[in-house]
Amino acid sequence: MKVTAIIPAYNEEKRIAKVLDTVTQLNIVDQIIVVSDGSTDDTAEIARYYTEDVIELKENIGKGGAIITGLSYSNADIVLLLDADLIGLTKDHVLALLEPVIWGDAETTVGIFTSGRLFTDWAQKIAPFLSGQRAIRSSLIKKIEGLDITSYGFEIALTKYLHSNKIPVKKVVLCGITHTMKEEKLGLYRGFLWRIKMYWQILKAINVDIR
Ligand SMILES: O=c1ccn([C@@H]2O[C@H](COP(=O)(O)OP(=O)(O)O)[C@@H](O)[C@H]2O)c(=O)[nH]1
Ligand SMILES: O=C(O)[C@@H](COP(=O)(O)O)O[C@H]1O[C@H](CO)[C@@H](O)[C@H](O)[C@H]1O
Repeated sequence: MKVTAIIPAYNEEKRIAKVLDTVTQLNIVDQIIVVSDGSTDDTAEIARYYTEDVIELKENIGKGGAIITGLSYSNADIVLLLDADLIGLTKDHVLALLEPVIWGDAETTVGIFTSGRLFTDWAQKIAPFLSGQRAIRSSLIKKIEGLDITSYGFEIALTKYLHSNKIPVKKVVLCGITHTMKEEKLGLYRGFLWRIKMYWQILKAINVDIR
């Protein structure tokens, strides 16, 4: 079974290498596609040290669009979705996400942070369906229409589709992992504004007609 990892990345030059260091160590992952979503920093240059499949979007189109663009370059059976700003990602985390789908125990998995940092653990306990760490059968994600325009609403729209089609999502606990929060990346003020934008996109996705 072929596995493609898709990593959407917007200005992640300081963080993406850590994620790629781990993913490139796994033989089970056949292809790594990094989609630099209109980054204005060296995200794409750094990603190119690790993989030849780096797509550079000229403009920032949002997370959902970046993932769906990456998907169009993959002919894998299984897609692994990872954020570019993870801290503490290990090979075991990636295997835990992938194995249930590879073995046919689940069509899709979602990774839930625990014992990482209080705030991110707590956020994922309250809203596990927002997590960006996932594995999913390619045939399943490719048939869902409308995900490309969801931006940060990608996970909600995907969750909505899976729920309405009665496709169970297997939760996988990822121990000792966290991510860099927006306020840490952008500073308190800009980070907060970016967070509001994210929540707005999430809210919009709740009402989007996904089929
Ligand atoms: O317009 C955007 C916003 C985010 N991302 C990427 O999507 C992932 C999750 O975004 P972010 O880290 O901002 O979300 P958080 O994990 O803080 O909620 C990261 O790899 C981002 O670089 C993207 O490709 N385009
Ligand atoms: O957990 C959350 O509330 C958000 C925000 O994380 P931060 O507040 O920046 O740590 O993070 C998730 O939600 C986004 C929207 O669904 C996803 O795109 C991210 O992958 C996920 O980490």
